[in-house]
Amino acid sequence: MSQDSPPASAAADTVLRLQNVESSYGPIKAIRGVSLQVARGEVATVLGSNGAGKTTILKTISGIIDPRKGSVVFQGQDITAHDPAAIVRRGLSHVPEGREVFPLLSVRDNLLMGAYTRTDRDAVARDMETVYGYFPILKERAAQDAGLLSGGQQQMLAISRAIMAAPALILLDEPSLGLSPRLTKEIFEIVVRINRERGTTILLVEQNANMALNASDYGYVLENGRIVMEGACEVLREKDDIKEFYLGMKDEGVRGERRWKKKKTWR
Ligand SMILES: Nc1ncnc2c1ncn2[C@@H]1O[C@H](COP(=O)(O)OP(=O)(O)OP(=O)(O)O)[C@@H](O)[C@H]1O
Repeated sequence: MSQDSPPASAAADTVLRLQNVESSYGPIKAIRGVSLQVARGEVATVLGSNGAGKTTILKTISGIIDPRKGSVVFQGQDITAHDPAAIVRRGLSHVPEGREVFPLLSVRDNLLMGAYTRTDRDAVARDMETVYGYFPILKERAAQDAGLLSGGQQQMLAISRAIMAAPALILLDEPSLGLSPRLTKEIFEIVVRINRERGTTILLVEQNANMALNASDYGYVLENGRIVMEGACEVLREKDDIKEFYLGMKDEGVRGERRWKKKKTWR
């Protein structure tokens, strides 16, 4: 390789790149100049409180919302404002907030719906067994209507349906929403297994910073529609502002004196 050759293509290892993306609901700017990237094979997370713009980022990536500015590049192709169905066919699965399953279809048929773009029937059957391995309760209840599942089981089904598409990237919107701490832990453990065992790249957005930072490799902090901090999750976990404002850890000092800064500085 000559001195002038590009580095072993950084672009080839980037599954998703958002550049300066701005999306609005009428006059309300929900995200403002968001730039982020997700490397192939990693779990990345966007942390942020209620209304920070996390869901809007995912909807903009999957084509549900057209951005006012900026670009979304997936596997080297510009998919900005493309049709959501076309984006799914390119290999991107979105598990929306609120675990939307088809309530009147059986659990098994919900899973098959996830695989509707695939023609490799043997691999689909193998993936079905794999998701039943991750979530045995779905196998037990395979013939039942999905609407009869509990909230946690519907979340399992929504994630499993995404896996059935054999995507290059899964977008996960607040998998912990409305779930008990035990179920949240179980679901995050499976998310990590899916990433490690299948090599699936995952971008998850979460208010539960503790779970998200433990499950992810790289994180972004979103406030009022802007990225205010980013870094490897092991580094973010040690930042004072993250500890205080997202992990709920306050160092009270020996005489109850607060040592953490009261104002967020994002350094
Ligand atoms: N359909 C909509 N119409 C108008 N404003 C909206 C709409 N959806 C979201 N917003 C606003 O856009 C901003 C970002 O919302 P978004 O749902 O992306 O945040 P979030 O970080 O995902 O929050 P949450 O954790 O509550 O889901 C908020 O101010 C919200 O009120």
